Amino acid sequence: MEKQFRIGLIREAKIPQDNRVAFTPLQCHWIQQHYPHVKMIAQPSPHRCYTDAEYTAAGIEVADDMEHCDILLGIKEVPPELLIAGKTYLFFSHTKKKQPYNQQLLQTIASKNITLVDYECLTHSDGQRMLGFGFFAGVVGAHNGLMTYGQRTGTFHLKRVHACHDFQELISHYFGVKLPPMKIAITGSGRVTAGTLEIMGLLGIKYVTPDALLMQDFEYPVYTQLKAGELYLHRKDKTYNRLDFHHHPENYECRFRPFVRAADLLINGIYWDERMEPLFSWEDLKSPHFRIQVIADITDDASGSIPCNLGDGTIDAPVYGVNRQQRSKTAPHLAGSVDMMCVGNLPNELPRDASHYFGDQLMKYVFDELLLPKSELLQRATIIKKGSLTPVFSYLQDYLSNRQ
Ligand SMILES: NC(=O)c1ccc[n+]([C@@H]2O[C@H](COP(=O)([O-])OP(=O)(O)OC[C@H]3O[C@@H](n4cnc5c(N)ncnc54)[C@H](O)[C@@H]3O)[C@@H](O)[C@H]2O)c1
Repeated sequence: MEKQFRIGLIREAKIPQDNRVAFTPLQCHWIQQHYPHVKMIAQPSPHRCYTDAEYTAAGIEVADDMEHCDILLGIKEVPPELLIAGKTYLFFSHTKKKQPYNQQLLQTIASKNITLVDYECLTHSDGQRMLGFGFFAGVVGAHNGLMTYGQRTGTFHLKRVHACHDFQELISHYFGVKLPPMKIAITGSGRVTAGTLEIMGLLGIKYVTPDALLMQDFEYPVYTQLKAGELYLHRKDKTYNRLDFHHHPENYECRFRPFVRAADLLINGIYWDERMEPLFSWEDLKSPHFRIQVIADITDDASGSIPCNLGDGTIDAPVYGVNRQQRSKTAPHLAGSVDMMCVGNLPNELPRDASHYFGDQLMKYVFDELLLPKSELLQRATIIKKGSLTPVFSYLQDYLSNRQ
């Protein structure tokens, strides 16, 4: 008889506890049906968006003990004291950039002879990431941006995403919502932007070209999308080359400036690197011609692509104002201030759908590899194997041994 392969869904324990999970109850059920030698086990959790009872109802064992699992799947960093020695874990470790706050985590992983595969490092051969929660960050971020614009102008009302059971309920909430004429600039081209564009479609907001958004007025709400090639041009020859831009963004100038005078709402979802020129400056904010009233900064780096991102809001209080002259935080919706919607964990407002989407990607691209005795894909994403750094991640040696 084939050996049973046991996959554990661990309880999220990092504070504040995350409500997402790698596989939903129905996905676990599907796996057990299609892979009879695989058994899924969910560690009980009071915070997970799918309840223990939902796992049990789907025929999935709910058990505290994860010792007997071959592989453990989480979402966020596992608190070091909870790591089980010798196990193989998959989660977002946030260690590959030597993040100081996770140094002890990586050290514990090494000292406990653990194998760590980082979701973030699972990539297609062209370098594109396989897994991420960006799509639902885009959905929630765009919704929150519009909601804030409605609150600020008093022209329409959208309810909170987290008050909806799931995405389906959010969609039905859009029926009958009438938006005023408004011009929306959307930046980016990745998963976040795909989610943002989904909301534009669901609310019937019309696409117009970047030039049309700059030059024309409309009697109905419109948006335009600015991808990197439209936003950044080489300083010397005014061209855009994707690879060169990714390697040397400092050589490119940003072309967003005219849009600060044309758009009412900016939804920012670009990839950001410190070497890149921000979309606009504090000087632009001071100008009486600065038209943008609300910025949903989904990219969300403090003082990053959006200079007036003064740090994160929370799901409970996602919006703050920034006084355009004094560069200081204010209450939302004040004259003279721009409203900022900057939240770092947007997908947590729609955790059931975000988890489902994540599990879908995991199933499509990674699951079969987990069952192989050797997988090149997993090898490339393995930061630590049985306690030792793998060659790809050997640059983390000083971080691991405290020598930096
Ligand atoms: N606020 C939140 O809750 C939240 C959640 C998820 C993602 N995000 C952020 O949103 C941003 C976009 O995320 P995403 O999921 O759309 O990313 P993605 O990986 O799906 O897409 C990134 C896009 O940037 C391009 N890109 C890749 N490497 C690049 C480089 N070195 N320089 C310039 N461009 C590059 C890619 O071609 C792709 O089109 C990221 O900064 C991410 O951290 C925020």
